[in-house]
Amino acid sequence: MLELEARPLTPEAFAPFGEVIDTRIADYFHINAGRTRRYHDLARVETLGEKARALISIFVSQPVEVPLTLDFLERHPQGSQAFVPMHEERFLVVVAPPGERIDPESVRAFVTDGRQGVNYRAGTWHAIQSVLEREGEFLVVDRGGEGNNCDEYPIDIRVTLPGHEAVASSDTEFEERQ
Ligand SMILES: NC(=O)N[C@@H](O)C(=O)O
Ligand code: NI
Repeated sequence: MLELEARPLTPEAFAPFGEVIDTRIADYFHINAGRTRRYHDLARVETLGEKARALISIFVSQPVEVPLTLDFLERHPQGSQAFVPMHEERFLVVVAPPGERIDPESVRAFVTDGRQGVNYRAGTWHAIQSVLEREGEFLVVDRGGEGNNCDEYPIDIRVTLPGHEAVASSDTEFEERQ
């Protein structure tokens, strides 16, 4: 079992896996007569293969328990996949670099702060959507089209939060204890 403590997500640490989507670290320009700031081109949408097209979807996810135990990571070889929280939901991000095999030493776990989204570049191994604390609603941009776009890789991983062991109680509220 690979044991990981999630680290706060940063663009630098996430760079091998894709982009962090966050207006606080992005440039913008004004449009609409100055009424709107356009945070432009924050992440690279990849749609590869036959009849490929970009999809916009919304995921409504139930919260995961922490420690989070995983028995696989997945990848989308034909496209990127972005998750943007719609109500400042925090979520766990577990990733490994693209490749045919996963080196356990290369797996990284992060926790977002509610203002961050992520875009997994095509082929990046990742855990499925893992929202914390409450039901989460995410805008998702990924690839539709022909052919397989989801591979799974068996690997056992246990992820904890920094310095806390949080457990789900019966009503899915989380108590954090030292
Ligand atoms: N299967 C699906 O659409 N979602 C996963 O790819 C995920 O990363 O949550
Ligand atoms: Ni995915």
